[in-house]
Amino acid sequence: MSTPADELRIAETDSEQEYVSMLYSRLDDLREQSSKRLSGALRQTGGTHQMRSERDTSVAMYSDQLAQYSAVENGLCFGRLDFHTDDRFYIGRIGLFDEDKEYEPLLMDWRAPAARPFYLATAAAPDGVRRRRHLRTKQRKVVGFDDESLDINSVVPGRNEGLTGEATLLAAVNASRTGQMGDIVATIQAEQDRIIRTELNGVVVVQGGPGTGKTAVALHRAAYLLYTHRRQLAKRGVLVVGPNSTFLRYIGQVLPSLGETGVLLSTVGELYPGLTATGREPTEAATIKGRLAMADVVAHAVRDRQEAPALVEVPFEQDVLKLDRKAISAARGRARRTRRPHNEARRTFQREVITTLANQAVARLGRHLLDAADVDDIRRELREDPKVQAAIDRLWPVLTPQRLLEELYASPKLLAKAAPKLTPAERELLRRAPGGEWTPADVPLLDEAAELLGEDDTEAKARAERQRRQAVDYAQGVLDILDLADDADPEILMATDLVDAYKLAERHGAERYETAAERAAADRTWTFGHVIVDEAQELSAMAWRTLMRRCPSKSMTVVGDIAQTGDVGGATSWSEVLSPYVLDRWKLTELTVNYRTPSEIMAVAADVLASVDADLAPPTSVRDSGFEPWARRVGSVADGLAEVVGAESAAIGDGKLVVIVPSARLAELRAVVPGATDDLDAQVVVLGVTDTKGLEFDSVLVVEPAQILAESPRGASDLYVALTRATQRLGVLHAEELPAELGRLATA
Ligand SMILES: Nc1ncnc2c1ncn2[C@@H]1O[C@H](COP(=O)(O)OP(=O)(O)OP(=O)(O)O)[C@@H](O)[C@H]1O
Repeated sequence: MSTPADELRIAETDSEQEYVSMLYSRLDDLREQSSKRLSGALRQTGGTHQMRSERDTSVAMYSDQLAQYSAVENGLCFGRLDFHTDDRFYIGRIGLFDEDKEYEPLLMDWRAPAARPFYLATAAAPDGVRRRRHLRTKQRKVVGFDDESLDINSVVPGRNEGLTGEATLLAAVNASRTGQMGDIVATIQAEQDRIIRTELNGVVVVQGGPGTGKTAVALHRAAYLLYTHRRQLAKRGVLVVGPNSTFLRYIGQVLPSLGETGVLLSTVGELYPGLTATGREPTEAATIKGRLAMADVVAHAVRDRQEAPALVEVPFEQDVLKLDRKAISAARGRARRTRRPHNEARRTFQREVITTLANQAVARLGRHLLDAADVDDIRRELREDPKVQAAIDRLWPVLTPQRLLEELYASPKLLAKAAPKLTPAERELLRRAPGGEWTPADVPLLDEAAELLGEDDTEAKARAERQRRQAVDYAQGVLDILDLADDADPEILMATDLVDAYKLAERHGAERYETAAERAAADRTWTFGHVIVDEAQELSAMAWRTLMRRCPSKSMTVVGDIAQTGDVGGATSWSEVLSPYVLDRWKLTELTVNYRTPSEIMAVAADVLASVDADLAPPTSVRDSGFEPWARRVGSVADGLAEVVGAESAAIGDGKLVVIVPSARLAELRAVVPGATDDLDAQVVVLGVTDTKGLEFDSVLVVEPAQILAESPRGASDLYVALTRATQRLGVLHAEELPAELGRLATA
């Protein structure tokens, strides 16, 4: 039997449904308008260059609008604020307005200043708010709501006193994981909101323990900045840098679900257009390549290619012309003094050499017999002579970054000359035969070399034109699909079809290039309006140099946790990383609450953290799971693993399980887990510890922690990362002795 309270709730839900349905019909109207406008723009053909360029701008704009309207379909409206004044606002993913009523707001964009009380208002500081309501929706249906009264008398003191929308928050953090990170727009907490809305300029460091929402905050900050500084940032784009491609796939859906597509997600290894740096190399080699001193090595390597041998003989017609060291050094000095990059300064070098050779030729022929035109002819012939060109190529070759590094790595002689400060053993680690694969640690060195060598931009210009055409083709594809769907049910139109168009384009390898971020991906010299670096503690000094070059304005958000640094070349303090670029002009912000890992697991992880550094404080868990983490000793982990995985995956139902293993044993242990892969969509994933950075799973099984500890000088940080990936359950399987730091685990 339903109580009056139940009936009231049903009536309230119905009334919310009415409002939410109205919002969706407004969204549908907007979609239709944009699609008509896009169609109109695409039908315009020919015209002047300016008209074509205006058409392209309109096409890009309407395509973007359509993509945004589709992206916000799920969870369009998620909240409501009731004020003491009887005013009421609905809060959602984008702003919607009533055109018939002087653009009165129907839905407030979560990023608008007026929406802030939804995240910040508390009973102690209600900011005029009487009640905060969180709406739960499934597709277009309202399935429930949670209310919070911001009345000072209703506060119950306790662990979670400071949380906003506690019921909705706990439901979100307890939900099963899907293998893809979701947005947190409905439940952003006050300490997170303050960071998200920090001003655009300057470097903001977000330091926080595992699960404190650093990644979530970084991505929502990108969406906030694009909304608030749209004109400035849409032009230059925003770059989000992550540690590896698994992580980028994991976070890839968050910004589109917030209606933002103009952001480039990349690893540092992907920042060099036209090159795939997927090669592997020993950690020691990558660590050497990451040192700042490598900038000098690359500079040295470039100068070493500007040779000045004792004598070069150049056969020319019936004669042999001579370039001695003095003449070569003089030409080289002139070219270097231009301070232009190597390939550009070559013109000066060439001119000087030709002048020296022409003077010799003229002197031998008899200067008095030649007029100015004859001398010009001699210069031209010298310039065009293959033997002269070969001599200049030897003395000052045209170099690509790839050629420079490849030849450097291949030659012990060149390496010894360019890197005198490295030990012979370190230089040996850099050795590589030509044609070897590029590794992520090579990318900052290639970038450095590209700066010093200078580039030929013809290819870049041709690429820009190809991209412009692709943008138009993409939009045409979208339109075709919309036209096809004209007679389909309007309720289910557009959203899915647009997503299909995108996927279709991807499948055919045709990329969309209409946003600044996408253009930026193809241009090494592109500079971004804002750069967000996630898991920033892992970056090497050389990687920082590359990133700083991409962001001359130094408008950056740097997100990470010094306690989780696993890379030997990574950071041990933020000031050490940043001071070479911005001195002490950066702002530290901190996150302190762990939304991912329940308190039972965090207690175990805290013991490991204490072994990393006794002064580091673990974040406070927002909840308990009621589940005790355990450890089980077996004769051989390879023999015992399949059974434990079977039991654990049965226990978590639809959830996700990760088996985290010592990196050296990845192939061996992955082979013994039936159906295991590294695909995050799978139910059971087996990963080496470094690949789990930034990810999370319902259940975590850590295998052989003693080996994880021993595998790297930062083994304790790696183990800390592994333990804190869990949202619900943790188990440890070991054959070797259990490390003392894990003594708290119950034996199973
Ligand atoms: N305000 C919030 N509301 C709901 N969920 C949240 C909130 N903040 C964080 N979370 C969730 O907590 C989990 C951890 O967040 P996130 O991955 O951003 O943490 P992190 O600090 O980057 O962790 P790590 O350093 O371990 O990579 C995610 O599932 C995220 O969605």
